[in-house]
Amino acid sequence: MSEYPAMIRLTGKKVTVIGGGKVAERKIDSLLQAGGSVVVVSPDVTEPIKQWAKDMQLTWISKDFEPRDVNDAFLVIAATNQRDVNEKVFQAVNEYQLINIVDHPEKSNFIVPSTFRQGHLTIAISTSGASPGLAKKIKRDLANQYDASYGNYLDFLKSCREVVKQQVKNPEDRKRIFEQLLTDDFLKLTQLGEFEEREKLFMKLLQVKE
Ligand SMILES: C[C@@]1(CC(=O)O)c2cc3[nH]c(cc4nc(cc5[nH]c(cc(n2)[C@H]1CCC(=O)O)[C@@](C)(CC(=O)O)[C@@H]5CCC(=O)O)C(CC(=O)O)=C4CCC(=O)O)c(CCC(=O)O)c3CC(=O)O
Ligand SMILES: NC(=O)C1=CN([C@@H]2O[C@H](COP(=O)(O)OP(=O)(O)OC[C@H]3O[C@@H](n4cnc5c(N)ncnc54)[C@H](O)[C@@H]3O)[C@@H](O)[C@H]2O)C=CC1
Repeated sequence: MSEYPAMIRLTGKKVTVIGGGKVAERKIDSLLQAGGSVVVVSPDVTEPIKQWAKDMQLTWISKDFEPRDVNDAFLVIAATNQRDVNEKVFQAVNEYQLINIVDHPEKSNFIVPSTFRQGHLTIAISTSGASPGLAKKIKRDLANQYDASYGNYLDFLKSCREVVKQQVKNPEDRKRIFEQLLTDDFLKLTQLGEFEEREKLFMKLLQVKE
């Protein structure tokens, strides 16, 4: 059996992180980027977490964990260096809460992949906990391959897609245009910065009806 990959929307959702060390800091960074409403419960936290608290980007409650801390949280991360405390966090959540325990993948109902972003492109790599270090290495390799041009390319593809959805009603035509947008021509023109040429080529695609 393997995990079900999904992209979770966290905007405005309460996310509670227990512990404020290096691992917590890494998880919090990505939770904030996703717009989560982050609460950190930990007697001590790293400097970046302190700074986020000062900047009102998260709420830091400076104390030891208590079971009621996870009440109302949509997603919980147990990231202390105390196995028994992380176990207590697990005991405190209900079956409908998302829970990640950083030192106990088998009890977690989700794990965090290594993630790389380039505009609208998200590449997430998981080894199901077999080797998080390898997931990170593969991410770095892919980051070289999917450079900044892909951000621009995806913005272009997104706007083309809107136009096609509005203007092309025939499903066959739509399919053909979407396929042709993914041929190397459009990527190459993007990489060369030939945006006018790219637009012209798209206009041509729109006009040709089979
Ligand atoms: C199961 C999982 C649960 C979870 O945390 O969700 C988990 C568990 C554990 N990690 C451990 C160790 C390391 N973790 C990293 C790095 C990352 N770990 C991440 C995720 C995950 N780690 C989940 C599985 C992901 C998957 O495989 O798909 C990443 C991808 C995402 C993130 O954390 O944001 C992030 C890369 C971020 C990036 O890309 O930059 C490194 C490398 C480094 O730090 O440089 C090391 C040391 C090298 C090594 O061990 O490989 C230990 C052992 C601790 C010990 O020694 O006791 C455990 C506990 C255990 O295995 O029991
Ligand atoms: N999943 C992952 O990606 C990884 C997981 N790990 C595991 O993560 C654990 C934590 O690692 P680090 O962040 O490096 O540890 P750390 O020592 O930097 O931080 C531990 C944090 O836990 C807090 N804490 C301790 N007792 C607490 C309590 N009762 N209530 C609330 N907070 C409490 C401390 O204040 C501190 O902020 C490690 O013990 C290791 O097993 C380690 C590497 C990667």
